[in-house]
Amino acid sequence: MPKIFYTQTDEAPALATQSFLPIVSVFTKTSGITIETKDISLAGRIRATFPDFLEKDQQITNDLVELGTMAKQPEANIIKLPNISASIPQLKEAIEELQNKGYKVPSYPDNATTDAEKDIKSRYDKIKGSAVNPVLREGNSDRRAPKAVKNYAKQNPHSMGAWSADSKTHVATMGEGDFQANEKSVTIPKATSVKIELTANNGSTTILKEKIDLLDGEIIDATVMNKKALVSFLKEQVADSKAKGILFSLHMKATMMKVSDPIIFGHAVEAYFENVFSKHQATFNELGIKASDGLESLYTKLNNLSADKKAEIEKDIATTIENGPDLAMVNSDKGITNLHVPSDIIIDASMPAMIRNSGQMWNAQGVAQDTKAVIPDSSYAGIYTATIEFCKKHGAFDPTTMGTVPNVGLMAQKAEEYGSHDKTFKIDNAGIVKVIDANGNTLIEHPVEEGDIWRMCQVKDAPIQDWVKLAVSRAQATKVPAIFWLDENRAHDAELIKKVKTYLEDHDTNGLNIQILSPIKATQFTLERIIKGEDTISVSGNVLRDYLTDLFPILEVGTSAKMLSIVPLMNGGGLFETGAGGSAPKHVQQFIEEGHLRWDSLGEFLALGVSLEFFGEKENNTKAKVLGETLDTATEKFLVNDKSPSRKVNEIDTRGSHFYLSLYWAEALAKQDKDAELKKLFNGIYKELSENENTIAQELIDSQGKENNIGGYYIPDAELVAKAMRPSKTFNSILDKI
Ligand SMILES: NC(=O)C1=CN([C@@H]2O[C@H](COP(=O)(O)OP(=O)(O)OC[C@H]3O[C@@H](n4cnc5c(N)ncnc54)[C@H](OP(=O)(O)O)[C@@H]3O)[C@@H](O)[C@H]2O)C=CC1
Ligand SMILES: O=C(O)CCC(=O)C(=O)O
Ligand SMILES: [Mg+2]
Repeated sequence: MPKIFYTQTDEAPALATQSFLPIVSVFTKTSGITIETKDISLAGRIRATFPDFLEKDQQITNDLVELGTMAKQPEANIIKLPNISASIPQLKEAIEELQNKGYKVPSYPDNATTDAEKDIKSRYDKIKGSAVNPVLREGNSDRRAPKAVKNYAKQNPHSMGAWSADSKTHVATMGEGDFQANEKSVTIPKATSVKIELTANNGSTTILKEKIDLLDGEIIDATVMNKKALVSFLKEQVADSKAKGILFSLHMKATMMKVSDPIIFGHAVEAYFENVFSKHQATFNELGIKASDGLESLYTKLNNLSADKKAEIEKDIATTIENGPDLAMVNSDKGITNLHVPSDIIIDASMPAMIRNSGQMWNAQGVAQDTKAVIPDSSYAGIYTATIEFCKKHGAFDPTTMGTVPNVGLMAQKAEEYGSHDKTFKIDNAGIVKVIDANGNTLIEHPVEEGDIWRMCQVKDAPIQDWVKLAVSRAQATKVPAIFWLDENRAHDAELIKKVKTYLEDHDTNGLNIQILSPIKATQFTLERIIKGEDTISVSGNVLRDYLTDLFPILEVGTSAKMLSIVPLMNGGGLFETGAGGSAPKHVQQFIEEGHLRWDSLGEFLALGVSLEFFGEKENNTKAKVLGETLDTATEKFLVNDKSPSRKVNEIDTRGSHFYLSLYWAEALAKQDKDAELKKLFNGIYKELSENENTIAQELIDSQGKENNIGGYYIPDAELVAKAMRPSKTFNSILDKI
């Protein structure tokens, strides 16, 4: 029985699903389409990983593993909502919530010493960070703003902070001693395997990684972030922010780069709070405080001290903040700084938000201020430098006239940096790290010092071929210039460029404008066009895919939630991601406090539309095709009539937006003539929905304005959520009739 798999995830998207999925199930059930939910939430993944610690009735199947296998089947049809890529503090919170609810999952062992603890830690480490997307993404990425979304933004432009030429905002990046500077890369001619070995200066040899199998034509690269260079860079930036009177703000991706970036984050915390850490190091060691977990975790652990000692350290922290540069805030009202939680400062979302806001971030007083955006590694920092310089020169972008930048991203099979976690190491002893092939040849080597971060990345040949093909097909379909964002002066990119040039020859590129430009030049080229209203396809590697598919959507249409985000799977299936953004933790807070959910499901409507069309094609199911086409019509009307959730309580929220989508979907089904059965069925439904429009809209508004108890955060109570997300009796009873 062919199915559409729908993911159950976390936070705002998971709440929204409880309102939207019942509607989808009802609309599709008469058409031979089965929708099956798969739980890939953080709490679900923890439960699935520790069956041996749970009662029988608490155990669940490992849906992520199942979906990962499914993604390799030609019939795969998966709708993927954003999920939490957990930082250690988030992981610990989820564990604690499960434990409080009677699930006896083990605590996260910070310092695993026994074999049992090591086993638990290694199981948790597989759940941590971006543990979901790389498993499902068995294809490259095609993300773009559909025409209707772009037109809507042109007619209803989002706010855009003005830029001034004398803004002090800038990007600070290393350029020396960092991953970019130390990168080496080779293409493997014939399949082999490699091991990674550290020969320490004291003569000892440690195998960091026993065996990595490599395929014909695979590109590997390896590099190292020098700790001394990093620490002195961070200290300089702290001092320079103070001297210039601007905010100190760190931007990186501790969730996705889950091994390297938490370490870098920790160094930033220690650089800013240098005095505090040197004075209280012994106490911090006793308490098990790790700078890489951030300030919030540090404050929590201080509760284990005597009142006097706690007050003394808190005072030292406060004094350091007072004497140091102002810190960019994640939430000024709640006093949450940029250094509180590593997963709060995710670069793909945080940099565009800053650029949209005149290059300013919020200080502790809640006032916007110019900012030093600290992006330690210089590999990709230049795209933000170039964008900021562009804004200083030309002013803010104008959403009513600007062009669009779709992306074709190299992502399949854990491509590049995002697949590097199991090959990233914090170096314990100075020496040399070598990558050695099966014949004993050293392919890459780096001298390293204690505390350095060394990593190796891979990208396989087949995904590269598929990516080039996808880029050409998008260029052909749109006749828009396609730019490969690759830097011939970077070791990895230089290898990739050779392949891109070779594989471009496999395609008819006649009349197409396809170029290879360094990321900085590509940014400039694209931005020069964008202000003239011209479109440019960015064809990029995996990290730039991530950055660019938040940067341009946020500038162009205000959010990456409204993106069409398709992953044509390499074995023939389809993975349809809902938008290009994350799971919006702040939205849950608002929903709990005032009963208003501002999550925008537009990306989900778009994903479902393409998923239904795909299903229709694969299964030769006309009804599915009609459902997909009419959903697209409904989505357009939804945009034109501006039925997206408002940010304010007692105005339309996620649930109201789902009602309007249903109304328009039923209308489009009633008005189409391709399928008489659907027409007849939805004629009646449309009539009832439209006759009751005001009543339903009012019932949905009336449910707002009060606190909402959903019985948990990571594992909320299913019944309470269902009740909270479907509060209109009138709407529910009409749906029940289908
Ligand atoms: N594909 C995936 O699975 C992804 C998962 N993540 C995960 O999501 C979590 C949060 O990450 P973060 O970087 O804060 O990014 P988010 O994209 O979740 O949020 C950034 C901001 O964008 C706005 N936003 C995002 N999506 C929507 C939406 N559908 N409707 C309305 N507004 C939206 C919100 O702004 P405002 O608050 O102003 O309304 C939100 O606070 C992390 O755990 C991260 O790991 C992140 C990216 C992708
Ligand atoms: O998997 C993640 O952690 C984030 C994914 C993401 O941000 C993206 O793919 O755009
Ligand atoms: Mg992203």
